[in-house]
Amino acid sequence: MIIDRLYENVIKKGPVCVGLDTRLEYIPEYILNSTKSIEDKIFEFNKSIIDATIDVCSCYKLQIACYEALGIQGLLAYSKTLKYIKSLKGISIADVKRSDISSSAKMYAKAHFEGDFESDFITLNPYMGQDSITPYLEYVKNKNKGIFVLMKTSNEGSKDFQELKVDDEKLYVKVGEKITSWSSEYIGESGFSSIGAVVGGTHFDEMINIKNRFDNMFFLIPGYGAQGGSAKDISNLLGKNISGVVNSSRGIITAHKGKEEGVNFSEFSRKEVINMRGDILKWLK
Ligand SMILES: O=c1ccn([C@@H]2O[C@H](COP(=O)(O)O)[C@@H](O)[C@H]2O)c(=O)[nH]1
Repeated sequence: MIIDRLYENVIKKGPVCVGLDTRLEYIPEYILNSTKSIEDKIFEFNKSIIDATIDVCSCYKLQIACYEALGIQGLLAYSKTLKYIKSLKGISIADVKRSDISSSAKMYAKAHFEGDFESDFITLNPYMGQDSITPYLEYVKNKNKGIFVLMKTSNEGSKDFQELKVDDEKLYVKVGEKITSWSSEYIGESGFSSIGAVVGGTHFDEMINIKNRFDNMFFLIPGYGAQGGSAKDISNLLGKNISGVVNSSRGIITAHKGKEEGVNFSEFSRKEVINMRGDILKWLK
């Protein structure tokens, strides 16, 4: 199962998930000022970061908004990057946060689990309920794919709805219970399911609460670095079983900014990943 491959990477290479939230302003001058197309500039930037980090991270998360914002060329670079990660036997998470009625969800599933935009995992918004999730489960069951469902997001406004009380429980706990019920059929040898949850690394109390309630759940944890999430706090959610991957995007892919803008720029990303991994692992001992 895909979750077993991901967990194997976590154990062998560490829990860092490199966020490829690529924007033109992050790309070094020597690439940006070349005569290449936008597609090739973005891909060259991503490829350099992937080559420099593949042996020290567990997976890559691509924020689709960054590529959509650049139009067709951005999406071509998105596709090329996903295919490149696959060619290296790396693991990709497409952060697409989809949610729709089941007939449209079926098309989203096909779009992101097959063809030009095929990825290993995608993120889903559970707000529309069970039938909006079901179409993706066929791919989890038959095509070795995985999903991360938004449970408690990293942003300040996540409290507006996710912390509302329902039957004396916060809504995100109810979502967690649903995720647990969906995930039970897809548990791999690692003991984790290919259906996991997105939990922001920015809310200390909620991370403790979630770990206490859902110890066997596997988490995609954004919020480290640029959003202020600390390794110490996040270690409570990972726990002794290291049940998750920790994403950092801007913190890793802009590590070269203000420093060396030359061909070795991605070495700064590599250093950042290694430092981040050490920072996290020291709290798990
Ligand atoms: O709760 C969430 C869910 C997703 N994200 C995404 O993760 C990255 C974070 O980027 P940084 O630069 O490390 O802040 C980005 O793609 C978000 O859309 C999140 O931050 N929080």
